[in-house]
Amino acid sequence: MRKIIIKYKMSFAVAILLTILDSSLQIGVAFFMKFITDATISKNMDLLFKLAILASLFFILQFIFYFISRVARAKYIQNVIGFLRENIFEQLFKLQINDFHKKNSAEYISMLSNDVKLLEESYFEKVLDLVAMSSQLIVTSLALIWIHPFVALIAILLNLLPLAIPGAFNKKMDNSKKIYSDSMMTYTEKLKDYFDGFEVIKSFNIEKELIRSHNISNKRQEKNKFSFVLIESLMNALSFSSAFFIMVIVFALAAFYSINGSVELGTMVAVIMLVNYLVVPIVEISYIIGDMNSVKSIKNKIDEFLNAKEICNENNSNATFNNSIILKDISYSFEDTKVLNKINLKLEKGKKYAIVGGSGSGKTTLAKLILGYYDDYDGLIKLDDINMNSISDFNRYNIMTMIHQNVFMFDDSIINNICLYKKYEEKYIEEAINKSGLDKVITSLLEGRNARIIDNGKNFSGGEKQRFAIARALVKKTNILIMDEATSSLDIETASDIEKSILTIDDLTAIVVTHKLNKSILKMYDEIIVLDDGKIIEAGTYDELMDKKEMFYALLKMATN
Ligand SMILES: Nc1ncnc2c1ncn2[C@@H]1O[C@H](COP(=O)(O)OP(=O)(O)OP(=O)(O)O)[C@@H](O)[C@H]1O
Repeated sequence: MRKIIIKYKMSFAVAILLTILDSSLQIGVAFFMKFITDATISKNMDLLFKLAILASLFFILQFIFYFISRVARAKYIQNVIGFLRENIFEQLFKLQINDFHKKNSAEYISMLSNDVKLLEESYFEKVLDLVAMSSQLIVTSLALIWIHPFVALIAILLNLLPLAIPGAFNKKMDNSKKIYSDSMMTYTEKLKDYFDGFEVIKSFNIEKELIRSHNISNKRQEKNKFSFVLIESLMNALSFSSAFFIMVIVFALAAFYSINGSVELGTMVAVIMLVNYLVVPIVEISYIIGDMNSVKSIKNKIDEFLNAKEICNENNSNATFNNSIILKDISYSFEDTKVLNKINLKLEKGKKYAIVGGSGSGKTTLAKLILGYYDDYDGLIKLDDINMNSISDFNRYNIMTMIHQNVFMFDDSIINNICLYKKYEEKYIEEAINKSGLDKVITSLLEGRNARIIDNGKNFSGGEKQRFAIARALVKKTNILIMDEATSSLDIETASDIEKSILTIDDLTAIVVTHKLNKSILKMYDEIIVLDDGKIIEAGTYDELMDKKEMFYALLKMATN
């Protein structure tokens, strides 16, 4: 967070300077009151007239400073909050895919919205308030010392009391604000679930249950907010009443000196006003400290996230793919469950590989490991002679592309959903559109390539979306293409046509996870890898495996019967 303040040090300095000037000017009012009272008592009309003119100029100046200081402050807040959000967002995209999925995406949404808002209100704005109030406190104390050192000393000593109050509530405020922030996060998570699952909720008639669950979560959030406000109110009430107590004592002291004639009435008026200016910042400072303490854990959480170097794979590698990918004794577990066991595999450049096996045998996990989704495996994966773990994400995704079963579509034009905001030569775009079978889809649309895709492609069928995913991968022209049930939503004929056109691309290394055991397609693969319970139990060409009459043979027989 300090980094962010430093980044905008100039705008911070300007905001602080103007805030100090604005708050210091306010004490001028006390002196005007003193001089006006003195002029009234001495019936000096001339002085009264001069003071009125001076006061008008003073108030114009104060108006200008107040306005400029507010603008400078708003500008500073706009800069730091914008920069903080950009930093969090950038850091999110430095996460590896696997690390990103360790948390519910609503947690990130909550961090970018709720937590940033809490920090804006209770940290960044409060830093400026703290400076403003402290400067007002210092200037007022100096003015009081100048007017009456003894009254000033008593007032300053008594004012230490409200300042000690936030310290007593430190831990409680921090805990309750953390609980409040967590409940806001849970609420955001639930909202995301309800909206994503809208169709399921409606079609299973579970609206009532969901509304009940929503209301419980909503009430919990409000209850946690109330608990926080309760502690905050208690702290603020203590600060406020102790300030009132101080005010009364100092007024009484000033009145005593005025009655015994050792100070003039004008001075007494100035002291009363100055004590007010002293007490307000004291109370405010104790509120501000309490408020800033309350977001300490949120601030630490964001600081930790922004500084977490180990989750970022920023090494600038420059690997290329010329020979093979080698997997040596690869084992992988999700928590305590072993999903892949001692996998040894060589995938050569330009060859086509099919990964087949029963449901849950580990096909997708193997494909994701090759893609570098997970880096916490046992064994070694090498791309040519380079350890896969030392290759940056950016470098790796320039070499390989994966097409998943579920396709995400952006709210944008068809062409932007194919090229994904990059520039490609027209002939490559045309080729990708044709090979993926998207040409028929595009020509059927009035606006062609410029037709708009809305709400994650709800105006397209599952099969059409898969064609988009294939076109995206083809236009990117990476050396390695990994497909995970990428044609599962397409009819057999279209799926076969697309798969055939991919399997005939010469230089492409294709690794295809498939359930569709189609003889004519399977014959096109250089090697079929059969997985069972996380182990490779056989591998070879279609003919070799059929001759062996083992697992692959059995799977094929089952699929064709
Ligand atoms: N993110 C995950 N967390 C925990 N377990 C997982 C995760 N992903 C997969 N698994 C488990 O790992 C095992 C292998 O899953 P995987 O998706 O690799 O199998 P698969 O052969 O591709 O299955 P299918 O053909 O049904 O898609 C399964 O038992 C699955 O439950």
